[in-house]
Amino acid sequence: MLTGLRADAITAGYHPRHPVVTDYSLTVHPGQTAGLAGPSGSGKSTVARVLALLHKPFAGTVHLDDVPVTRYRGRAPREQRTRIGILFQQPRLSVDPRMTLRTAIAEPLRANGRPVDRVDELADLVMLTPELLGRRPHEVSDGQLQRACLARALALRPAYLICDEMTTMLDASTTAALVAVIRDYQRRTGAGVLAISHDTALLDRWADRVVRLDHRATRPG
Ligand SMILES: Nc1ncnc2c1ncn2[C@@H]1O[C@H](COP(=O)(O)OP(=O)(O)OP(=O)(O)O)[C@@H](O)[C@H]1O
Repeated sequence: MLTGLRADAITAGYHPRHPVVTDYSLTVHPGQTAGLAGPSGSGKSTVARVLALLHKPFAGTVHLDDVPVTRYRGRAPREQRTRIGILFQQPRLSVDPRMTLRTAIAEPLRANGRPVDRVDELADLVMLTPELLGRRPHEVSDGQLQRACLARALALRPAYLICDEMTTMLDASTTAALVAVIRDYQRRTGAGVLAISHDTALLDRWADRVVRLDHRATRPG
């Protein structure tokens, strides 16, 4: 049962003596979109990476549907890792430039021993034409590549989706199209979404509630 993806009093960063976030809690509820705003450098991406099980916090616990997470990155159990999808700001950094979009979308299916015949359905969902699927990242626009990243993130039908500045590189119409795809997925599956953005107007439209990550508020003193 989906009960939420929850960071409980996490302290995290890149040096234990200078954590980026201290004692920070945030819950992504099933079926809802939590917005996370905050100035540059306040730790939004760090929180995203902790919740995506990509970065181990110094203290505090992440709970995935009430199960405490004890291992992160490649050590996290596959069953937990595959329940969370993540989209990053720069699609070009997250797709192997040698892969066609079709191969990139199929990657999580292959890696998890699932049939790859869903690629066309996934491409259709994000409005990528069959012709674009045969191209490599340098032959498509940022928006088209981000569509492929969204298809890839949804391939394993994650219960939670983390969108870290997903729309920063995109124009307004591509942003609206991708948000609509995510909303539709959420309606069909009851997934919980964490939407991180500098753009508070976008978050106000997209999210059910918006929390701010303020640098000062997360540091002692
Ligand atoms: N790999 C890293 N190693 C060391 N410090 C890092 C690393 N990644 C981020 N930081 C630092 O951690 C702090 C928080 O960064 P983070 O990317 O989480 O913030 P953010 O709110 O997402 O910022 P932005 O809105 O600019 O993306 C910053 O001071 C940043 O320089």
